[in-house]
Amino acid sequence: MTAFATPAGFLAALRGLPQADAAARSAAIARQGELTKPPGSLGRLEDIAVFMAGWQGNPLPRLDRGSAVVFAGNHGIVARGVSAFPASVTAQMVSNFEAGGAAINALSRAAGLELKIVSVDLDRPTADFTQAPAMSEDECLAALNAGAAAVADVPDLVVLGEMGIGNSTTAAALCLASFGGSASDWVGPGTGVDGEGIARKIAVVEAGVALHRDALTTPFEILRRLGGRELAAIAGAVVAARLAGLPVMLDGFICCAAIAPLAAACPDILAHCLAGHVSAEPGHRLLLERMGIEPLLSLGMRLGEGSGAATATLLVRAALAVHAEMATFAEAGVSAA
Ligand SMILES: Cc1cc2ncn([C@H]3O[C@H](COP(=O)(O)O)[C@@H](O)[C@H]3O)c2cc1C
Ligand SMILES: O=C(O)c1cccnc1
Repeated sequence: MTAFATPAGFLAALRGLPQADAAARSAAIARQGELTKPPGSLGRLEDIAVFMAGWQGNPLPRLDRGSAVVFAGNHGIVARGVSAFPASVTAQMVSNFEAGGAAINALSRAAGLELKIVSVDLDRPTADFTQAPAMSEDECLAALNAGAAAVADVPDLVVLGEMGIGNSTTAAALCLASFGGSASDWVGPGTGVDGEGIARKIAVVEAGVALHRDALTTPFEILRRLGGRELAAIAGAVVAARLAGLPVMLDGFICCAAIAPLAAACPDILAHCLAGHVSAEPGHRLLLERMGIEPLLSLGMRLGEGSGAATATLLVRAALAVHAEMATFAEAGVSAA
């Protein structure tokens, strides 16, 4: 499937985003008001049920088939010593995902999600963005379309994750290019680099953004020049999910950074997205603030893979359970206020 044939086609999709079903939302809000509880007493669980109703176009939304989709890609900047782990770990972790042994395997089982792993040209790392654009136009389009294809047959909810050694540096570059500030606002330990590693990461992010500065004029160019294949795939998945009216659960710093270029240019792209958690990677809280979205969980997680998003899916199950299963005041013969 080719959802996005050209960079202009991808950008045009951002200008014609569909909205949630207003009637289904209103019906869900009305039902929440009739359930046997003080109005608003289930807090954000109520909001999640209404959100799901709007995007599913169903006043009684379901989570029968949701998928966690983990995109993997490799990064040229790893040669600059920006990660505590070697690039070979990306492919090794993909094997671990396929064998069922990673955190995301256990968490997607626990959350009742199917798990899809999508390797995006793992054997072709992106170019070092301090020297050249990370991807050509065709490579970036191919990654966007790999993301779109991966969510094409997901019916109820898509949970996004990533695996790519070095991508916390890539993510920081995307954030700096999208929301400004200084590189040190967005760089953190990732897999656990020390102070010298942090300094190297800051230098790489600054050099990349400086090299491409004059060309970072559209979300496509930011993703292409500074991004990674798995991160462009996440961006493509988020836009394709929106065009299909499919709600999305975002993961940590890196997953959110993948859509920072889109969100900076078009904040409405976040309307069908929930932020599963705020990660311990320091840039994530700032990024969520800049994107104007409130995380569901704050558990000190800093793994990636979609692990925080899968964990937060358990809250969606809780929200949909009370929404569907509670009695109304009339049904239970309880006096309303
Ligand atoms: C064994 C292992 C499993 C992981 N699962 C996710 N990540 C996370 O760490 C990487 C980002 O950190 P950095 O930029 O420091 O390389 C990404 O692959 C991310 O998903 C992992 C990292 C490792 C080592
Ligand atoms: O928040 C994240 O996405 C994250 C943080 C550290 C390492 N990997 C992922």
